[in-house]
Amino acid sequence: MALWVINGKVWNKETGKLETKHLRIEDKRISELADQLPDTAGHEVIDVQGKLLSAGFIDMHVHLRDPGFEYKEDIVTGTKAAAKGGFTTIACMPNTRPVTDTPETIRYILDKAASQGFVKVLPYAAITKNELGRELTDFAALKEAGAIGFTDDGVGVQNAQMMKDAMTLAQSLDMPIIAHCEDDTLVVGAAVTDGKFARENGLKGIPNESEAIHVGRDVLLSEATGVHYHVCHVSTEQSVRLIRLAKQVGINVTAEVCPHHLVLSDEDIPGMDANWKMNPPLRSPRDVEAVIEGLEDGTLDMIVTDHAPHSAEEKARGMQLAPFGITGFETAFPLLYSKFVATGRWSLGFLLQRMTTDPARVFRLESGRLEAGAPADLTIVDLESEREVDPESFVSKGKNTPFGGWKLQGWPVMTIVNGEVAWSE
Ligand SMILES: NC(=O)N[C@@H](CC(=O)O)C(=O)O
Ligand SMILES: [Zn+2]
Ligand SMILES: [Zn+2]
Repeated sequence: MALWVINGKVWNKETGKLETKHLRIEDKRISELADQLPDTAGHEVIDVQGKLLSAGFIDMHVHLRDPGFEYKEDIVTGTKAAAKGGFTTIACMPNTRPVTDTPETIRYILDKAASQGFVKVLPYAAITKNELGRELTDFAALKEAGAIGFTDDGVGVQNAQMMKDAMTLAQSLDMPIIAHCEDDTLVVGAAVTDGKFARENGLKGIPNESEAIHVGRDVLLSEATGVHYHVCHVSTEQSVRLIRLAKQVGINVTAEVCPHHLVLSDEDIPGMDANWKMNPPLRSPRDVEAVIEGLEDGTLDMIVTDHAPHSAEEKARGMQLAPFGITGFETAFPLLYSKFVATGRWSLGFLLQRMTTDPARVFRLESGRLEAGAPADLTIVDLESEREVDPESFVSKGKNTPFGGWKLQGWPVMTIVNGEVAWSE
């Protein structure tokens, strides 16, 4: 028996229009995309009634907090929140407890995700043991266990020789290095960007260079080693400029940007509220325009949420003391659809591409496309639906978002992973 998903509106790249398609799924894969309503007798049918039908969204930067910080999130709640946000594949960061720096922890994540998770989970492993920047992890063993790349996300790798050694080793294993770019000597004790909000509130600020200095260093190291180097959560004009230049001269660099850095600047921060605290911090309006343009011209390859849940108690410690990070899964698509597509700046196809085909291309994933033969990972979105963001309704344990109360349009209503409904409204 096959499953037919009928009456979906699918974006056609060539015509730039939505077209009605009917999709046949067999053995976890798409086996046919039909223009005419087929005879579905004897098959299971899901009628999506003219809603948007997209390849499942891919999020290459998320924090599931499992093992060790299950009070913030765990693999079950995190993957369910991802499914609710329309994501079918997510890549999780290693700043867990213990840090994901051994094959055992990689296997723990993969096993739990496979048995209890709602979406596909791809784990990253740490570059250095315990993310302390002192000693490289066992890259070969971690790759063997299923790690898809190496990163010390949460902190920057401070030592250039350590980063170069990591790149050389990763390159020899055909694995990417994913970098949280932050020079610690430039950010001591600051919670927000060095800008208007910091000045007005008498706070220390995190300068743009703290990020861009690492980007500049690392594209040179990538050129020297040939490794695929991927820049995390780009937030500054200077980083965009350096990545653009590096791509122009053929350096093997790719990059990502988060919804909040595309939509918010430090001038939007309403007060000393830690729901507006994340790393990198919200930058100036000029930086916001630069990352939007970087995404538009392909300097930045993809959108990721950097879903970073924390407990209400932790976030209540205030702007200076609360941990960095905001939840992202359950607002990402409607936020970007409302701010960029409904306003006419982007085509729907462009947004979908940066959330599906582009991450799949960069990380060589099988999914991310609606074609016969591709995995049956699908997202269905009601582009007309409009509602207010209610953090209390989040499936994620993390309710920490600056978007509470925002009226957004374009909510995912169903997510299908490997041909099975992972989440439905
Ligand atoms: N982005 C954040 O503000 N926080 C992340 C760490 C990170 O992505 O650097 C976290 O783990 O909470
Ligand atoms: Zn980071
Ligand atoms: Zn992160």
